[in-house]
Formats: sequence, structure tokens, C-alpha cells
Amino acid sequence: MAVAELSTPSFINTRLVHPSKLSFSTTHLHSHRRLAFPPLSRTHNARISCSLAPNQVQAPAPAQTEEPKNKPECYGVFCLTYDLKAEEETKSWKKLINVAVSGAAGMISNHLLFKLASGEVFGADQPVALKLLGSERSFEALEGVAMELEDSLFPLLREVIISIDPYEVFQDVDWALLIGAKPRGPGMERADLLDINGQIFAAQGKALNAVASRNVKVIVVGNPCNTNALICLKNAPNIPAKNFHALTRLDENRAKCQLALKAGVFYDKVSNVTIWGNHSTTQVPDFLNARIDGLPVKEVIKDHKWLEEEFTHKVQTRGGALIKKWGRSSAASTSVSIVDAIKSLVNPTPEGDWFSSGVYTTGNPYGIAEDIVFSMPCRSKGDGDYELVKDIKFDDYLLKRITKSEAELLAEKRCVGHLIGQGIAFCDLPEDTMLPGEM
Ligand SMILES: NC(=O)C1=CN([C@@H]2O[C@H](COP(=O)(O)OP(=O)(O)OC[C@H]3O[C@@H](n4cnc5c(N)ncnc54)[C@H](OP(=O)(O)O)[C@@H]3O)[C@@H](O)[C@H]2O)C=CC1
Ligand SMILES: O=C([O-])CC(=O)C(=O)O
Repeated sequence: MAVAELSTPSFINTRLVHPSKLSFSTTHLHSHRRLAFPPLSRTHNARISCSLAPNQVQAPAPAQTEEPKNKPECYGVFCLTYDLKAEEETKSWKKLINVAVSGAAGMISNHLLFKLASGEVFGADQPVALKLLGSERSFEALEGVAMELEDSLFPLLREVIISIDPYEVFQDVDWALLIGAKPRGPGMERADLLDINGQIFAAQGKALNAVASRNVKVIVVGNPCNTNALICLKNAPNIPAKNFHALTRLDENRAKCQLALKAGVFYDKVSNVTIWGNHSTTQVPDFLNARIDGLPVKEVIKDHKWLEEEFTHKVQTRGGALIKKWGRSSAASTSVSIVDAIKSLVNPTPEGDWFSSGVYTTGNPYGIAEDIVFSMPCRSKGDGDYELVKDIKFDDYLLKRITKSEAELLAEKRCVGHLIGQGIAFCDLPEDTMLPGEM
């Protein structure tokens, strides 16, 4: 049996031994101990214990013994132990947080993971553990991702595990970024997509409910993301519904860019942009409440016909326009928008401004149907939570558009009744229901 000798708990002083070359010995992590690693297995992942407890962990998770039966599997250099308290420059760092990413071998993740590990998302004093969820099919690609993370030498990246089991990946997670989903293929009905992807998010909701931190924040990216988020939260009744988000931040960013272009200003001058509704072509980019340089958009952009027609359509179909150019859907800008969405929750929202997120509608002050996930304007104190913005103006144009997106989401919800404990599915989707990328 090959065994790695670790003479110190510090990360930088340990010897690197690749786990695939070693077999299991012990998981006790103290200085001056013998440590070896299990061979890579596709069903069981190893998470190495460390001297830091994850933040906010209250989940009634299966008891973690020192040698759990299904010991999760760490990856390569991340199997080496460390002790943040032992190094001068890391003593002041915060407690490790656990971040799960599904679809981790996909295009969006390929951009996102490196941002998460670099410190640009959670801060330069926030060590992270990345827990990557893939599938049997993509397991080798997932190993490739983990190898690239190893080679990037990120000081803040203290643990990486790869797995195809959501119950292992979601154990004690503080954030779950749910990206993995099946794209709609040629000839596939939207109802089929809702069902196929809905099954994934129902299973992941159940796993989060069982093993994640009770305070986990969940951002659903995989499409159709609003209804997937609804399915996920319905299958996780022990986690507050408020903690679930569907990503509409990319749409907000796209809207800001178009307004800036038309007004001839740089996009940092555009604020208070809400995307209402579904992440689909019925989404409503709100120019009534948006501001440019502090002024109402309609005072700066006098061409109101452009706002109602061209601007709205451009934002709704930006994903499709990009696919036509690239031959694949937005990945880099989506990952940037996921970073923006997280940062908006962990930093106080600038005075007077807000951000868009697809959130649970129950108790909303706008009269939008309850019990769906709808993009609305939010503000955060920076504690991971948010409040809906109250002082919002509506006019007939805005209300009519919002109603259309609301009707679409209610129809999507009827299609997934079987996945949310609401009886038999009945699918009567509007003809023109499309993802942004389907135009
Ligand atoms: N909300 C938003 O603003 C946006 C959302 N999206 C959506 O994000 C999702 C991911 O996009 P992207 O990263 O570009 O896509 P990729 O195809 O590159 O990656 C998708 C990942 O999803 C996983 N996946 C595919 N089918 C299944 C399945 N049946 N069960 C579980 N996992 C599955 C794949 O994992 P594996 O290889 O392991 O099977 C793959 O790694 C898509 O649904 C896309 O529509 C995209 C852009 C914007
Ligand atoms: O439709 C897609 O898969 C891509 C998408 O969501 C977008 O670009 O907004």
C-alpha cells in the first residue's frame, strides 16, 4: 500500500501524491500522521476533513464519522491537508464555504469555476470548497476540469470534489449553482424539456433538502430556469423558498447594454433595470422604472417606440442572436452574470438601486400570481437574503407584458404538476413560448 507521509498540516509543506496512485489508509488529520488516498471511484467521492467547519451548517446531515462508509472523493492536490490557522497570511481568512456546481463539465461552468476559485466572487479572504456535480458520461471531462483547477494554484481553493451523486455533492453546501440541464434538441417539444429537466431539478431539490445547509442559497441556471427553480424548491420543503433563485441577471445585463448603446453613455450610467417574469421571450425589460445617469430612461431616450418594440425584442431574443453568431449559447457572459447575481446577495445593494432575480412570488407586493418563480426587483443588505423593492411604477404597457409572462409561467407550472406535488400534469403552453436562445 502506498502511503503519503505528511509532516505538517500546512498546505504548502505537504507532499503532493496523486490519489489514483494510492490506496486508502486513514482519514485522521493531525500533524505528523500517515495519510493515503482512495482510488478514484465514480460513485463515491471523498471530501477531506479540514480544520475549518463550513459556514452556516445546520443541516441534519448524515453523521460525518472520521471514516464515513461512503467517503467522498477529493481530487488530486486537494486531497492534501492544510491548516489555515498555521499560516500567517491565512489566519485572518473567513471560514471555508462549500459551493456546489452542477453541469460542472459544461461551457458555463468552464468560465465560472475559475472565477469562484480566484476570490473575485466571495472575496480575497474567503476560502472555498468546490463540489462539482457531473454525470457518468462526462466524468472524464470533470476530471479534466479538476486538473485545470489544480494547475491554477488558487490560494483560496482548499477543496475540490467531483461526483455524480447529488447527495454527496450537496452535503453541507452553502451555495448550490445548478447549471446542468439538457438543452432542447431538434424536434423536442417544450413540454418534453420541462419534464426531462424537471426530473433533474426534482431530484436535486430532494438531495438539497436532505443534506445541504439549511441556509443554502440556490441559483438555478439550467433552462427553463424559472420552472426548474420552482420544482427544486417544492422538492426541498425544509429549505426556505426564499433561498431559491432563477438566473435572470444575464437578461438585466443585456438590457443595460442596449439602453447604454441607445443613450450613448457607458453602461455604468444605467441603473434600476428590472427584468420581470420568465427567462424566455416573454420576459419584460422594464424601461419605465430604469434610470440613466439618475434620470428616468424615457426622459433620456425620447424614442419611446424604440423602447417598446426594438429594445424589448432585442433583449428578449439576445440569446438567440448570439447563438446564430457563435453556434452555441452564451457561456462567458452567463458566468459573469452568475457572479453578479451572487455578489448582489453578498454585498449591500447600492443606495437607490436594485437587481433582478427570479424569486418565489408568494407575498409579493405587485399582485403577481402566488406560487411561481418570477423575476422581480430585489435589494440585499449583503447577508445573502433579499427584499422586494416596493416603490415601483406600473403603466398599462408594463402590466400587459407582465401578465403575458405570468400566464406563460402558470402554464409551465401546470405542465410540471406531477413534479411539484400538484397532481397530474396538464400541458397547454402558449404557442410562442421560447427560451431566449431558441429564436
Ligand atoms: N438562465 C440563463 O440566463 C441561462 C441559462 N442557460 C442554460 O444553462 C444550461 C447549461 O448551459 P451550458 O453550460 O452552456 O451547457 P453545456 O451543454 O455546455 O453543459 C450542460 C451540462 O448539463 C449537463 N446535462 C446535460 N443533460 C443532463 C441531464 N439529462 N442531466 C443532468 N445533467 C445534464 C451536462 O452534463 P454532463 O455532460 O455531465 O451530462 C453538461 O455538463 C442550459 O440549460 C442553458 O439553456 C444558458 C445561458 C443563460
Ligand atoms: O436558450 C438558451 O439556452 C440560452 C439562454 O438562456 C440565453 O442565452 O439567455
